[in-house]
Amino acid sequence: MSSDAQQHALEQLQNLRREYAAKLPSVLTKLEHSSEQLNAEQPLPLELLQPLYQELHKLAGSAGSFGFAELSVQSREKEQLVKKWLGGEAPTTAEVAEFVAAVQQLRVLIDASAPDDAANVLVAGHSQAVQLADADRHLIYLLEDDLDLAAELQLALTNFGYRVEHYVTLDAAEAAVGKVRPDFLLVDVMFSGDSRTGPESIAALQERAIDPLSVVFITARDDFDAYLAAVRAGAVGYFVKPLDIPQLVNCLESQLKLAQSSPYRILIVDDDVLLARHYKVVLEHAGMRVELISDPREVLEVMRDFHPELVLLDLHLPECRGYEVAQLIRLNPDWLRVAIAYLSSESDEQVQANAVGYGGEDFLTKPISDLRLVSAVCVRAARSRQLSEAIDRDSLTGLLTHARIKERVNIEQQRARRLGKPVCVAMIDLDHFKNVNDTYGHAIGDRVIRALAQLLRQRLRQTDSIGRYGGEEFVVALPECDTAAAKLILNDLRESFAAVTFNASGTTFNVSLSCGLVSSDRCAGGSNLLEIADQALYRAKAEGRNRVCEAN
Ligand SMILES: Nc1nc2c(ncn2[C@@H]2O[C@H](COP(=O)(O)OP(=O)(O)OP(=O)(O)O)[C@@H](O)[C@H]2O)c(=O)[nH]1
Repeated sequence: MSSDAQQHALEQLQNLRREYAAKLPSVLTKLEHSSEQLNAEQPLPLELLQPLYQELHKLAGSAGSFGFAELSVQSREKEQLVKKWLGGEAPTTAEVAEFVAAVQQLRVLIDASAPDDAANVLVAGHSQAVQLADADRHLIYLLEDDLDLAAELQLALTNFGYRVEHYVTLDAAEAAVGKVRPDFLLVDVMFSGDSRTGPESIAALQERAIDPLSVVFITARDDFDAYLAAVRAGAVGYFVKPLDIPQLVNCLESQLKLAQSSPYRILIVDDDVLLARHYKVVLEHAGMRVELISDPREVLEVMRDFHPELVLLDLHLPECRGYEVAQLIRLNPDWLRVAIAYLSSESDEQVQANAVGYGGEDFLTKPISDLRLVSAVCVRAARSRQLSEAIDRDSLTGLLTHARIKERVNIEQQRARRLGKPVCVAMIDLDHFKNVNDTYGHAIGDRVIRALAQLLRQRLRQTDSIGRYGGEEFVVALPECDTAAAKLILNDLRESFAAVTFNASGTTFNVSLSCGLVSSDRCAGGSNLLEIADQALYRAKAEGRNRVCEAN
């Protein structure tokens, strides 16, 4: 996050804290008033104790988050006392008087807190970088003094959709880094002699860089000391020659996926609006998207529109309980994968355990520090996303499963009709793939399938959908794309894939693909685009394979 954004978030938090501090005297006046009434009557009536308990409960939860730590602790103590009285334990007159006096002392604790006290510190470093939105091709600086190997690597990586700039010396590469930062620095590391491309030089380069570079080592060494040197130079990948290009691309892709993942979507349901806004600022500062609602009646609409990955639920809400909202969410099978955690001041373990039994998975107790909030939310949202991807994604390739890509094609077809812009659907199949399996084994066959998946991901747009339709069959949907453009893209893909060289059993081989293509604007409204694309694919196979055929 830039320092401007950091400053903006800090200012937002300070404003919220000031707003909260300004409200506190009236909150305490109300509390004092409620507690003074206790003197008048014995035994204590429930209608007096209940609101008093709620006010203290809320104060204990929110004060800590706004930097009034002692006020939070003291309110919690008083809350527990009132809870005992609510449970039937009768206090003596002296105890009640002591309680009333203690409540009046709470006001002193407001002034005792320094203005804008940084009890909660904004958390840096947890932000999920959302970057590269407009970069079509990721940039690699290749530092390689063997010109033949460099040319080979440059071609192979270009085929996978990367932009590769070649440098022969570290100085030249470093000068380029100073001008445009690459996504990766791929270095053929020399371990012997006083080489300028030894691991120490790379480590020194990392020291000089403002942010660590994503360095990938290429080397002939395959021993502990060499790996250790790579770790110390901050390498994110390590590849021993001869290079397995699909594996190298796999590593680059995983790194990019980490850096590019979209922000986690968090829904907060809490009627304490100021506190919820504080959480929102903190989580947004950490790179997440946050929606707030204070009225649980809005939950269904927000679930449908916002698709949260994690719901943070207060337990005590107007009209209903947090666990009822959790159960309500769980009634919809589409939301089973959404994680639900309670974020409440409730400290009674039994109440917490019961709430967790009803739909939610977890309990976070207010007050919660910003650091803990961000880490707790990150972990839970990441788990929810992982689970969701495991359900929707094919385990070998990470592409959409058969069911999901069919669904996507339908959605895109309807969208195309609505917008009046065509969607192209392509069915892609590897040629003579049985031969690959029979000759090199199933594991190598799997590697070929993964390589095609990587290439598709690299070359197609974020808005395109890609799925593994069957064993060696893939489907892609290209929205807002006409047949001519789709044909160009797919032919380019076909050529690139045919140029990828696989290593197995000491030999190298290449695999081609065939593709059937259909555009929604060439078919009647309700046509089955997948069936038509499949017929076109059949023709591509019949006409000799390694080609793209349009539907008739
Ligand atoms: N390695 C591997 N092979 C698979 C997978 N799924 C399907 N296959 C294999 O893919 C091959 C498909 O063979 P065929 O349908 O005969 O087609 P082909 O050999 O590609 O021939 P054409 O499509 O006519 O060019 C079979 O050998 C399957 O076992 C998989 O997940 N991994």
